[in-house]
Amino acid sequence: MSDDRARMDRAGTTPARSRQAPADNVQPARRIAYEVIAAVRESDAYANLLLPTRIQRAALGTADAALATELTYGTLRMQGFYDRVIALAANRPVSAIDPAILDVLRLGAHQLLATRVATHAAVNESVSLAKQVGSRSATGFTNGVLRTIARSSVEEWRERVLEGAVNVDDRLAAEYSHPAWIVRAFRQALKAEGHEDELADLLAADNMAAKVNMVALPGLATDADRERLGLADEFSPVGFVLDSGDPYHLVTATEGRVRVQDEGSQIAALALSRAKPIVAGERWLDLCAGPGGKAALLASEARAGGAELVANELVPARATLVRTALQALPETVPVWEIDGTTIGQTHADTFDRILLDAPCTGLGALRRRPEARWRKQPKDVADLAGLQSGLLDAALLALKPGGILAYVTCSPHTAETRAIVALAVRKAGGSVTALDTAAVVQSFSAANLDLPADTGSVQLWPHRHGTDAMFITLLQRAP
Ligand SMILES: C[S@@+](CC[C@H](N)C(=O)[O-])C[C@H]1O[C@@H](n2cnc3c(N)ncnc32)[C@H](O)[C@@H]1O
Repeated sequence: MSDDRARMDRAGTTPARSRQAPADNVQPARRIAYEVIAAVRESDAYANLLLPTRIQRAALGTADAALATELTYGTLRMQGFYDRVIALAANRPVSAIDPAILDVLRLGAHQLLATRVATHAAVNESVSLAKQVGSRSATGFTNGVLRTIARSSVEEWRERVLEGAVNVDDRLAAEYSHPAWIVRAFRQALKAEGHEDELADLLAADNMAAKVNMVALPGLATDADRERLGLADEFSPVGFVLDSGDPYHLVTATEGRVRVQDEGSQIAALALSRAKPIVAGERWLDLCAGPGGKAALLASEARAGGAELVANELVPARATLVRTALQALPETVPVWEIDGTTIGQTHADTFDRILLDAPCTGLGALRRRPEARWRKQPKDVADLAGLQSGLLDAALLALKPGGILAYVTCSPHTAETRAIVALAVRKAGGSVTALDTAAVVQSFSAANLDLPADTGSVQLWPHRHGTDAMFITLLQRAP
């Protein structure tokens, strides 16, 4: 038995006696990455919200900030794969390892298997972290496990991990570090449009950093604003890809006329605003508007065409975010705070266009929310279905005869997309029809989206379009 293995066998399972702050001799980028990863596990923190504040508080320079981001996002995304590696290297299930030490090992495994960080730096700093957050015996255990991992290449570990896979989806789940239920859901969604063979590409795309997309609000952004942005987006006629620089600095400098927004979200909002020419005086509603990204784009489109938008958001704190997002508009856009499922009773036959960007699992935005894949559960899909149906039924009642509704989710799960729409159309009994959403979206897209015809809906994909996996269906109430 090697010394490493002997130390590992003696240690690693004892829970930490105290949880002190990690050692000061750990490089700040690694320390911050560890703290965020631990906060995600311990207190359900959101890495995309917590990390920027930690980076700012520590006043990290650009290079260290980029390293902290890569370490945090990379470790959280690949956690499923690393856990399988750690279990093999430690010769025990990860459930038998002290959770704080497991986080140290995940971060160490990421450095060893996916970055150019030198082995001695990855191991030594991980051991320093372990000394701070674990029991006394944890340092030897951490050292042993990481040295075992470092002895093989990532390809060798992948082979060993995949040997243990029990079926095709489990193999994909292991290799691309997704829960198996999400792999199955993605397979089903791709199959619905004849692209099941793209599953591995989709899973791989989820593990890549998303580009920074910006929208220049039509009718409000100036030529000077646009010149500050990078290249035009491939599909959205109002979108740009930011090559470098701080996007939030640009948002402030342009007083919100330029905003950070995924290209898929831009396409979803434009599908509604550009479904047919705007008639002055039209009334539009964004039923679930928080935090307000699509509301800002819709409001500027409405304004340009002489229509009026009302935004609605149930959660007061998110309604405040909607008001902030709408500050770029010269006129005040009303923001209501009502339960959207009641809109059919309170405002029947009222709106010419409604955006229902429904609360959903967000499985289409896994690139941006690194820990979300581990936090979401199959039960969340079932829990949300009732709300999604209730909101859609109510919104259809709030449409004027002839009015158009866009049902949108940032999830491709068919139980949140096609199934919800099909049920609502069936219940509406001929008074609601699906429009050719693909034709509408293609009509304003700057490039060919290569969408399957005749499905009545549009599913965008990270691996095909470089967008979040947004689902969009346009429905029209009979005149
Ligand atoms: C997917 S998000 C909308 C994103 C938004 N359209 C944007 O682009 O920024 C769904 C929103 O619906 C809100 N919501 C949930 N239940 C609701 C309800 N019953 N009525 C109105 N809004 C609701 C959530 O608080 C959440 O802010």
